[in-house]
Amino acid sequence: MNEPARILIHGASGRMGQALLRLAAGRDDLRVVAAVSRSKPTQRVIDGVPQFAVAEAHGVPAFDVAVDFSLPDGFEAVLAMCQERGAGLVSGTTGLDERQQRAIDLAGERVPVLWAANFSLGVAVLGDLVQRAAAALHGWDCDIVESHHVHKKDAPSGTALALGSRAEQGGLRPRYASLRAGDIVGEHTVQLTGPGERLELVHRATDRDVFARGALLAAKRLAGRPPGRYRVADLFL
Ligand SMILES: NC(=O)C1=CN([C@@H]2O[C@H](COP(=O)(O)OP(=O)(O)OC[C@H]3O[C@@H](n4cnc5c(N)ncnc54)[C@H](OP(=O)(O)O)[C@@H]3O)[C@@H](O)[C@H]2O)C=CC1
Ligand SMILES: O=C(O)C1=N[C@H](C(=O)O)C[C@H](O)C1
Repeated sequence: MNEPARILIHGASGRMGQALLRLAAGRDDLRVVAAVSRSKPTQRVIDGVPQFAVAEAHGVPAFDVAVDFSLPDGFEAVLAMCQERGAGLVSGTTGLDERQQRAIDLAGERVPVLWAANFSLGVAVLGDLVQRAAAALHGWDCDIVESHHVHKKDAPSGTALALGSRAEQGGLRPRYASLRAGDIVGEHTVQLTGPGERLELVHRATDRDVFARGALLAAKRLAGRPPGRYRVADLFL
């Protein structure tokens, strides 16, 4: 697609939403046409971007891809809107339940959808390393420790669960521990413990822009694709 992809940001007033709006403003290949939050906006237009409350979202202009970083109770509405509008969805909202994950599978029959628990390149690579290590370390203990800022609502984090699923694919059963402290952006340690030795695989995000940049790149690459449920690896690696 040579024209800038038209983007809707869902969860625009949040930590991730604000990072997405700031970074999208610096890109020529994307144009943010709407910013949607749960609460009624105090200003109708900010930096040229029209603002909407969820209740007013039927009035948003045409868009190619919605980028959603909100909360699970807002997820179904944005998924439905994308299907009604024939638009794609990039979502990083964590804490979704199995029914919501199945809804993503169904939506993928109609529109292009990418949901990922983590949009950093390092975590995409870490997933492969965890699966490989788990497959080689038969019978070892596998513990996943994640640390995040005090405002985070879900635990274990989506990334911890995704890394755990990779460990299970490698043959180990993971246990989880969660810490909430200060303003930690996001840290994940996969600890593999055997008799007399221990292997630790660690990822630390120090700036949430890394997630926002990944999600915007995914939105650009998803725009104009055929329906389907895409993974980060399909678009990044
Ligand atoms: N996949 C990844 O790489 C990453 C995922 N995340 C995930 O992204 C999500 C957002 O994180 P963060 O920005 O820190 O959270 P915030 O709490 O800062 O922001 C949440 C945003 O969602 C909006 N919102 C809340 N409920 C609803 C609803 N029912 N309908 C529509 N909008 C709603 C809020 O609007 P209002 O302010 O009006 O309430 C706000 O704009 C979380 O699930 C987090 O785990 C975070 C970082 C990276
Ligand atoms: O809420 C966050 O902040 C983050 N959430 C994601 C998760 O649940 O894994 C990704 C990242 O760690 C930051």
